[in-house]
Amino acid sequence: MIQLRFLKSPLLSSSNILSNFSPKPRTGTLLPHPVTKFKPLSQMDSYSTTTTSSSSSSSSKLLFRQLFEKESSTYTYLLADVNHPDKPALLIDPVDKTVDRDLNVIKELGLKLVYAMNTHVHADHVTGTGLIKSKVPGVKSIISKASGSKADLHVEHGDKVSFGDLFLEVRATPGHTLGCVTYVSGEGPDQPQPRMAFTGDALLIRGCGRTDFQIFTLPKDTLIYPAHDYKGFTVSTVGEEIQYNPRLTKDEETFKSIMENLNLSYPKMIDIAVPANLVCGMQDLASKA
Ligand SMILES: N[C@@H](CCC(=O)N[C@@H](CSS)C(=O)NCC(=O)O)C(=O)O
Repeated sequence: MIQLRFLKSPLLSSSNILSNFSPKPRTGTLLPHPVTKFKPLSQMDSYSTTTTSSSSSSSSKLLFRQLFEKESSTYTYLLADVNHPDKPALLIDPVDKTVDRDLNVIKELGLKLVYAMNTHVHADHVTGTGLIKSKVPGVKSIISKASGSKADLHVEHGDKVSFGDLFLEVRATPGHTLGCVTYVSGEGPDQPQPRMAFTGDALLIRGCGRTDFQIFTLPKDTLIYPAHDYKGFTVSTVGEEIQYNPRLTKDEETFKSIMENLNLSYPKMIDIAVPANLVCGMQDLASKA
C-alpha cells in the first residue's frame, strides 16, 4: 500500500480535465454560524482498525436519501435532522435537471432545506444550486473557498456545517480539482454511526478522480458515498476501498501510470458546466425556472 496522502502534484499536472477548470483562488467569505471551525486534522481520529460494518446509519435522527441523475451518473445526497423541530435539510451535489424531483421529496418529507452544497466545480453537469436558490428563498449555497466559485458560503478544511444537531466536517481532498472537498459526517454520540464520507469525485467506488487520500485515514467502516458511479455501485466503505480499489492498492508509480493512461473522453458538458458551476449555477436561471 502506498502513502497516498500528498500525491496531488504529479497528478494535477497530468489532468486534462483539471487544466480546464482549475480556477484562481478567490478571497473567501467569513463563515457565519452554523458553519464553524472544528478541531484540526492532526487532532482527529487516526486510522482505525475497527471492522464493524453496516450498510445504514444507526442514528435515529438522520434522514438520508441517495438520489441519482442518470445522464451524468451523478449522485445527489439528501440529509436531514428529523428529530429537530425544523427538520433542517441539506443537499450535496444537486443537479439542475433533477432539482424539481429533489425539492418534491423534500416537500413530501416535510423538511426545511437550508443548504445546497457542492463537493467541487463539476465538469460533467450543471449544479442545481442556482435553480434551488431561485425556487426556495433562504437556501444558502456552499462550496470550498479553494474552488474559486461564487457561493453564499465558502468552506475550508476544518470547517463544520451544522444542520440541526447533526453536522458535517469539511476535509480538503484536492486532486480531481484543486478545490475538491469531502464532507464527512460528524463524530460524537449524537452523530450517525458508522460515519459517512461524501467524497465527490475524489474517491469513487473501485475508482477515483485523481485524488488526495486522507479519506483513507477515516475509520474503516466509514461509508463512502461518491458523486458518481458508472457501474451501478451505490455505496462502499473505507476498508473495502483500501482492500479492493484497483487503483489505490498499487504502488505510487503504478497509480500515476494508471491515472495518466485512463484516456477519459472530454466530458460532454464541460464547456457549459464549468462556467455555470463557477457561479454555483446562478447563470441563465430565467429559462430554467
Ligand atoms: N464521460 C463522462 C465523464 C466521465 C468522467 O470523466 N468522469 C470523471 C468524473 S466526472 S468529471 C472521472 O474522474 N472519472 C474517473 C473514472 O475513472 O471514470 C462525461 O462525458 O461527462
